[in-house]
Parts: sequence; structure tokens; C-alpha cells
Amino acid sequence: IHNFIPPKVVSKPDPATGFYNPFPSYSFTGPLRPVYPLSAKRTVPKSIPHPDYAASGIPKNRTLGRNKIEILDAKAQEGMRKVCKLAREVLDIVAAELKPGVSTDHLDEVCHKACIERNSYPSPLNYNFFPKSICTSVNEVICHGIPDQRLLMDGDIVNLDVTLYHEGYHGDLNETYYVGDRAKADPDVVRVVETARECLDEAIKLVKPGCLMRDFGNVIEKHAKARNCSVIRTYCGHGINSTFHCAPNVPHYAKNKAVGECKPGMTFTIEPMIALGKYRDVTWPDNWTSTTIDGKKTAQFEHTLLVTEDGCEILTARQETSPGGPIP
Ligand SMILES: COc1cccc(Cn2ccc3cc(C(=O)NO)cnc32)c1
Ligand SMILES: [Co+2]
Ligand SMILES: [Co+2]
Ligand SMILES: [Co+2]
Repeated sequence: IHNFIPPKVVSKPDPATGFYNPFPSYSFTGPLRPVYPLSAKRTVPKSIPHPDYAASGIPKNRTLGRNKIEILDAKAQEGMRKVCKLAREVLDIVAAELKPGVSTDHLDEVCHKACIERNSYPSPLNYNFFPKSICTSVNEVICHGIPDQRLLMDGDIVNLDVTLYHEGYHGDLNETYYVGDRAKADPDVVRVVETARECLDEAIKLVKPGCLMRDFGNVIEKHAKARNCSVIRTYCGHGINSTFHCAPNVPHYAKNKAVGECKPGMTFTIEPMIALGKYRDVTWPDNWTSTTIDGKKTAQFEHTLLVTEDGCEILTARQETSPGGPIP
């Protein structure tokens, strides 16, 4: 079940970290720990259109024709442009808050408010019962990190994954950022972050009518391996439109069997997760937080893309003012 009720704080701090360890019997793969309690569940005014799962937690499984990829008409494409532009604005607003001493829960609050200010619902909230409005994935967390009371520290890397639901369409993007002085970042940390960024850029270059969904994994894994990194296999890119996740499934590893080819009017994400060590993942007892099995750092970047007649439009593209960006 995903209706996650964090456990009561245990009586004594964990000698290893000095923090209270809410899962004493679980052997964490790295140094990161959750810091509870989670803040109270945030609400979205009823005046803002909610996705079907907002109350129940369970998305309607409308894409029963699993492999049928929706082609959006001009009006729907305009709707996707709009929500993706807003999603980029929200990501940039949250990223501007990043500094040592800020809690991931504070980032959730900033994201939640920025969505509401844009008459948008934060898509992750209650999606399959996810408890917060943004995914904040720190260090060895691959994805789906839950915003909590932990304070960001100099030398951390943090992925912010934002998805908005606006006027019937979802827009989904994420970036990984350096916390503290980027110039002092560990070279291995820079390698995994910049490799993830480059893997996404390489894959996007392929996107045009006729390109096969299974092609992206080959270029992503080739680049990752050339930089002595691995590719997480469990989580994939996905179709996105009026539904948060739909066909196609877009694996990021080589020699995959993904079905489908790019056609004008399709919208989907590519969101490679790259690791310094092993590609295998293991999920915390919170049922959400996915971490590398060896506790080594991992990074991710994501865009929502629209296939056009001669290539693609990066609907969630960085702006001049966007925080972060490549270390030259
Ligand atoms: C075992 O079912 C699971 C496991 C983990 C997570 C969720 C639900 N979920 C919550 C937020 C979220 C974001 C994305 C995404 O595409 N980011 O780019 C995907 N899933 C998401 C369900
Ligand atoms: Co479940
Ligand atoms: Co995302
Ligand atoms: Co996504």
C-alpha cells in the first residue's frame, strides 16, 4: 500500500548518524536517512481543475490499448506548450531556493504555492498516493524522494522533479543541481551530473519522425559507459498528455525492446537516471524512495518533448534565467 503513514519517532538516535532512525531494522545502502515527521498534507483549492486521481490516489487506467500512442491535434499541442512552460517556471522558482540549510519540505512548499499561483495542480500530489507535490531526490536517491525535514548540505546533489496539471494536460521535467559551491564539487559528482545531462541531450538529438522509441537507450548507455557510469533500468521515460503516464514506454538502457516510433504530434519524456556505481535500485521501507544498491550517487535530467515534422520541440526547455546548468 502507498498510503504512507510515517512511523513514530523511535526512542533513541541512531549511533551511526546521531539522527533518529525511523526504520531500525532496514539497512540503508548509503549515508542518507529520512528525517520525519513529514509536514501536513497540502491542499489545492477546488477552483483549480484536479486530475482524476486527486481524491482516490488511483489514476484511471484509460490507456488500455497499451501500445497505442496518442497523436495530439493543434489545440492539444498548444495545451502541452502552455503547461510545460508553466512547469519550467515552477522548477526554476524552486531551484532558486537551493542552498545549504534549506529543507526539502521547504522546497515542496515553494513548489506547491507556485503551482497554485499558476492555476495548476502539482501532479505528483496523491498520484498513486505519493504524499507531496514535488520529488526531491538527494545523492544516492535515484528518484521519487519524498520532501522531509532533512536540511540540504554543501556537497549534496539534489534532483527536483516537477510535474504540473494545467487545463487538462500534464507537463513533466527535472534537473539535478549542486548544493553549495559548485566549484568545490567532487570530480566524481560532477562526472555523474554532467553525464546525465549529456545523455538527455544526446537522446533528444535523435527525436524526429521515424525514430524508434528503442533507439534512445543505445545512445544513452553508450555515452554513460564512455564516462564510466551506469544506466538505471527500472524507471523509464513515458508518454504524457492528458494522462501523466501513458504509451510509449521509453527505456534508457541499450538493446531494449520498446515498441513504437516517433510521429509528429506525439508528446513524451526522456528522463535518464545515471549512476556512478551499480545500476541496481532498492526502495526504502517508505515504499517510494528509490536508491542505488551500493549507495553511490546518481543524477537525472528530464524533458517533455513534442515530435514535429522535422525534429522535436523541447517543451520544457531551459530559459536564459534558469538556475543551474552545465559546468563547462
Ligand atoms: C510503484 O509505483 C510507484 C512508485 C514510485 C512513484 C510512483 C508515482 N509517482 C509519484 C511521483 C512520480 C513522478 C514520476 C515521473 O515520471 N517523474 O518524471 C513517475 N511516477 C511518480 C508510483
Ligand atoms: Co502499493
Ligand atoms: Co518528472
Ligand atoms: Co516523468
